[in-house]
Amino acid sequence: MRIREALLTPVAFADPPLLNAMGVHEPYALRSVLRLVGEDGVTGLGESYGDEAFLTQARRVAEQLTGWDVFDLPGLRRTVERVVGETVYTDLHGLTGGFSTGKTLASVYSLFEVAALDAQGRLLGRPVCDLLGGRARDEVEFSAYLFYKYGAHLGAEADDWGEVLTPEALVGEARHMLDTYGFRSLKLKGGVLPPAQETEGIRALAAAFPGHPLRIDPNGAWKPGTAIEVARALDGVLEYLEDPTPGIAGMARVAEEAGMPLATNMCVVRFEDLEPAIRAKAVGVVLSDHHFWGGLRDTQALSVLCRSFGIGLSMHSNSHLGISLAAMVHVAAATPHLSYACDTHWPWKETDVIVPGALEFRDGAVRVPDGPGLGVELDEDALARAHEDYLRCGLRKRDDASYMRRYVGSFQPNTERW
Ligand SMILES: O=C([O-])C(=O)C[C@H](O)[C@@H](O)C(=O)[O-]
Ligand SMILES: [Mg+2]
Repeated sequence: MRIREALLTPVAFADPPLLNAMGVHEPYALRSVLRLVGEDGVTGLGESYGDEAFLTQARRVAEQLTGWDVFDLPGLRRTVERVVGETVYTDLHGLTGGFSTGKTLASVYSLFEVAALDAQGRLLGRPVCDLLGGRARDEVEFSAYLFYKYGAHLGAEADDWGEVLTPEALVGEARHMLDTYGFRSLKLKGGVLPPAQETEGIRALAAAFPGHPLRIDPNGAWKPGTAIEVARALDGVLEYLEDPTPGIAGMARVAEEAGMPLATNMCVVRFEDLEPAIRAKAVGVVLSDHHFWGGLRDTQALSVLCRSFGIGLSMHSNSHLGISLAAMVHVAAATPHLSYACDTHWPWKETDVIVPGALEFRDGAVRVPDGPGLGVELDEDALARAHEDYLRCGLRKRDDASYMRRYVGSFQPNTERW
């Protein structure tokens, strides 16, 4: 299948004021939607970041793809390498660790690889998970992704979730999410309140939902000594402790004292990071994310490496739409060594660009769609509306810290604050 055109559409969708170590989510989350249109009319779908710096690179690659055969993934890699060159794409939030040429190449390649696999599957009449080696599982389990949050965006009315800044409100948020989606594992995005208050939040969740695996992720907001104190306080309560402190050296110090495994999507974000992290015994779980680990096949390669070194695998999530969820479900289904329920921001959005129905949560899990390719269809009208929202909202890059300063004038990111 040769490509007639590659259409890249930036989109925006409403996002609540969710708090993290870098600030607060802006009223809209940005994404990009890719359509690879073949000469025979078959289309492959991809989804990734919507920041202008990412779009610039992805647009330059898209322009080079006329005539490219979607079964030629090495050719795609060469094109991405040629076009992106030494460029380092950065984001302002830094929630997925450092930046490098390799991570930029992996991120841009991933968008096109997913769309190519979708197109391949549609041509062959097989789901993407079959192209990745077949199903190790029929459904993929996800965790409830809990956030502290403000009740309303600046100048807007309160949203349905309301303000969540106390243990009681956190339990209420979790109950709503569990009732709606049936999740078992609960993940709290920390790094927002002083660690003692977040520890109290976890204790409240443990009391309200006995038997549910719990995690907390302060995105490196704690100093190693504080992280060790929290790890001791929550020993026997957490299934894993995610990025309590920045960097491999700091994580290794904490890991030595912590009773639970340490997980990361910040200090191991490229294949090159594995060797020093393994040597230092810094991490017990890596959170994969096909969007920056180089696509679905490299995510499987990461899984094999983790298995070889006795490291668990979980999955990271940013705000995303249905094409990304479908890709996550297919790669998770086709990856035997996946040790934990995956993260997803899914419950925090109200609109999408895909036709509803293909991806449903039951008992916290999503069944792998049976249709060809990713098994999801684009809703062209919804895509046009989401693009209109992108043009109207005026946001061109995610900047949680600047938005936070409009709530709290003196705010600085909480990295290693406590
Ligand atoms: O470390 C993580 O799990 C994340 O970075 C997930 C998301 O980016 C989340 O923190 C967010 O969007 O605020
Ligand atoms: Mg994380």
